[in-house]
Amino acid sequence: MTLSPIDRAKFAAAHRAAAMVEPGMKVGLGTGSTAAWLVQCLGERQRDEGLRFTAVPTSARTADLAREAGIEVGDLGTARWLDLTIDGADQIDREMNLIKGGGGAHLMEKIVATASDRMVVIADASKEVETLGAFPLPVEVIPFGWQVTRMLIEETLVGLDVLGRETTLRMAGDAPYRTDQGNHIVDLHLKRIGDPRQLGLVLNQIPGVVENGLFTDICDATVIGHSDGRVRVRQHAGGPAEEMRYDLEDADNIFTEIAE
Ligand SMILES: O=C(CO)[C@H](O)[C@H](O)COP(=O)(O)O
Repeated sequence: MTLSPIDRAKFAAAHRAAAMVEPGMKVGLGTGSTAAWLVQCLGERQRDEGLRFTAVPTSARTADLAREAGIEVGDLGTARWLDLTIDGADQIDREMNLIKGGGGAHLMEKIVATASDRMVVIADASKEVETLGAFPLPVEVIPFGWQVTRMLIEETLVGLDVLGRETTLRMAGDAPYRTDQGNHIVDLHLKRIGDPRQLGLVLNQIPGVVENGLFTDICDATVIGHSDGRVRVRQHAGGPAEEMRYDLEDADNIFTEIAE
């Protein structure tokens, strides 16, 4: 069985980041297709090397995947503080500001990442952008009066340095999408986000808004995978970037083992 090019890139990033987990660590597990690879790679390390760590998932989906991979699932309330969180992202700018929440889990993801010594983002190279904005920015809102909250969001955008004000309520079939916390998501279709820090703060002041998908000053390192097996690790603090290359035959073999 061979991986699609995009899955090769995601796999390579996830595999490199899984190697950052050390025995005894408390680790936040992100949500999404790249994070799903991470869970598989950690399950494999647990089976092959007997790696033991405390896993704190950022969604019910990731908790289910972790259990399926044989990883015991803990919770943040008990763990209190984590050594490391590894998660995907929808967009990453040069300063490692992120848009997250394409999978609707950004509230739990932000809580878990903020409660960690380090957040490492894993992604394929298409997620790296000059400036954030082309990807719809998710804003989690409580269901009560969500129409009013959405109106307030749109009015707030008028006074800000952003381009575009269209918003949509995220749907799951015919019904509004529900997050793990039972909330809805309003996606903001902004072509340009001026100052992500300012926008994030302002959005969270609006009554009814629970959390937005802008992650500023949270990500400490990125692990970017390419479909030819190349992986680049960059630290927010600077210093030389680490480059490596996966043998794609190896990646296919590991994938086949995981898939079986
Ligand atoms: O923020 C997220 C979920 O809320 C995901 O990390 C983000 O959507 C990236 O997902 P994928 O790895 O599937 O591209």
